[in-house]
Amino acid sequence: MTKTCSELFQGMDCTIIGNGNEEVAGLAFRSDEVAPGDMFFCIVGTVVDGHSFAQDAIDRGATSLVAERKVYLADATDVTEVVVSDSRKAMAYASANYYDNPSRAFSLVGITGTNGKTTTTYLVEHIASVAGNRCGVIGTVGNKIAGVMEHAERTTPESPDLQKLFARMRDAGCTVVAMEVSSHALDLRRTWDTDFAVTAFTNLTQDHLDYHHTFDDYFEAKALLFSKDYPARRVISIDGSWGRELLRRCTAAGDEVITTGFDVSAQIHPVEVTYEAARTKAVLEVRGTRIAVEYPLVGRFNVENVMTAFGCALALGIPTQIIAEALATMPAVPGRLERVRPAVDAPVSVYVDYAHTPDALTKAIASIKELSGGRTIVVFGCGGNRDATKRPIMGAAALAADYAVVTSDNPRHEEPDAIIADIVAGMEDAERFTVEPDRRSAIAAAIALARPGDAILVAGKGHEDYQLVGDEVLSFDDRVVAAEELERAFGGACSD
Ligand SMILES: CC(=O)N[C@H]1[C@@H](OP(=O)(O)OP(=O)(O)OC[C@H]2O[C@@H](n3ccc(=O)[nH]c3=O)[C@H](O)[C@@H]2O)O[C@H](CO)[C@@H](O)[C@@H]1O[C@H](C)C(=O)N[C@@H](C)C(=O)N[C@H](CCC(=O)O)C(=O)O
Ligand SMILES: Nc1ncnc2c1ncn2[C@@H]1O[C@H](COP(=O)(O)OP(=O)(O)OP(=O)(O)O)[C@@H](O)[C@H]1O
Ligand SMILES: N[C@H](CCC[C@H](N)C(=O)O)C(=O)O
Ligand SMILES: [Mg+2]
Repeated sequence: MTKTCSELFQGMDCTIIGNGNEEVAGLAFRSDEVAPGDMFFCIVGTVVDGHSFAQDAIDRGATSLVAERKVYLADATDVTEVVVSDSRKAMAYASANYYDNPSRAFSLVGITGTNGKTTTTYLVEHIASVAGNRCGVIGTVGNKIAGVMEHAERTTPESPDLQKLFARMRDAGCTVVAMEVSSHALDLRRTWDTDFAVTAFTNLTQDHLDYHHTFDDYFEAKALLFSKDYPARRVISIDGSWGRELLRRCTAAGDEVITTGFDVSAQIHPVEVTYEAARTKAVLEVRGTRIAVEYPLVGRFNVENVMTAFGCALALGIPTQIIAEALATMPAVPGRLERVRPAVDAPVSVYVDYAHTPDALTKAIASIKELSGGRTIVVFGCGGNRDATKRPIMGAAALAADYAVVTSDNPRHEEPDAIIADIVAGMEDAERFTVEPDRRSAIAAAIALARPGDAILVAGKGHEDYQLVGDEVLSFDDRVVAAEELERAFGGACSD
């Protein structure tokens, strides 16, 4: 059912210039995507001012404009102008309204934090499905509607795309949706006017300081998901000081909070953990009651993710016993400590992981060390046109492995050698690393260096099946390349 321009802004403080009674055919914020009858949102960006594309949008058939200042002589034309104080909030408000507030039709779980969001959304999806729900997932690896995966451009889509996706999930009968909420999304109001049933916080460590500039700003962006703008039940990991600050704020606001963490004061905490090669066994204390769980994910950080997901599931009203049963059949999360399966018997194991922050790299290396009896070799790089200050810190972190091969991640518009130089600036022990800018050659070099029993961690790109070089999107999947290089190296050793 289409709505008129005035209907979309009902209840919002704004000035409508023009008749406002025309039906809105669609919502657009990129002028080159405007179709006849659309409403175009003029957004002041970090690169350009979207108000300068108003004429272009009208030439393409936009019949209404939403802007922070009057940009078009509406009384001389049949174009309606809506003047608002914040175009991004207005875009989210109108988008939610356009699709009849779809986030109210299901229980939405929003997960934020530097690391662990994707993994936790997958855990929540699986637990909620086992509990009988039809689920949706929105995040980095893609968007899933009732088990069917679609490509995603962003971790958290812009509000018109997000509300449209919610509407499709509602129409598909989803009862639980787990979504990643990035700090960019919170800062840019992509989730404004979305109704969350549960909001969860994993952790806060260094990333995205190119965008947020300081840790405090980065935290305040994440903290928005726990503010009065997003009333919900809260799940907070209190292992870090940022989580404890969030807990203090939510408690002061009278929110219902479930705390998680290794910290024994957390409502959900482990009493005992056994890490095995392909699974983890743990006894968790859940609000005073002990419960044994076992799941096919590895690594200490996944204990944290499992506890966060456990908290979200409890907040959704799923019984403890069903949560424990569901964990036992948890499928692997693509590109997260994923073991490469070559078509030959290889005496070295290779794991692909999406660690692209200092904390994740430290933890991924520690997890591989726990799994492997031999040495650990890490292959990694850093993305171009993203937080450059994390590069030397990741370089230093990589030396927790026995050996490192520094290579390219997604160079984007930077020189690969310059990115590598930033990384290497943090690496003091020149004996324990080498540089190979070509990622395939770097993976091959690590395999050539490995001795039987060693483990190789290829970090940074996880599920990505491409490499971004300049404006090019090259086909590149660490899992495929590592399998090919293992087969090339050990092809003669094939036993079947
Ligand atoms: C840093 C960031 O998130 N930037 C987002 C922001 O861009 P911006 O403010 O720079 O916009 P701009 O390019 O100045 O343009 C201003 C306005 O003019 C419009 N425009 C621009 C040019 C034109 O020809 N016509 C036109 O209409 C644009 O659509 C925009 O509405 O607003 C744009 C849409 O309005 C987004 O597309 C853009 O995302 C960029 C592409 C991006 O790369 N974002 C990444 C960093 C991101 O969001 N990542 C997080 C994951 C982070 C995590 O891992 O935690 C994510 O959620 O995916
Ligand atoms: N709880 C955690 N704490 C620290 N590191 C983690 C945690 N969970 C996962 N990791 C590490 O971070 C990587 C990314 O995990 P995941 O994709 O779940 O996080 P994310 O928050 O969705 O990341 P992104 O911001 O890129 O979307 C993993 O491959 C692993 O190395
Ligand atoms: N969501 C993260 C992804 C980083 C992945 C890494 N491979 C890179 O390209 O830097 C970001 O936007 O910073
Ligand atoms: Mg993610």
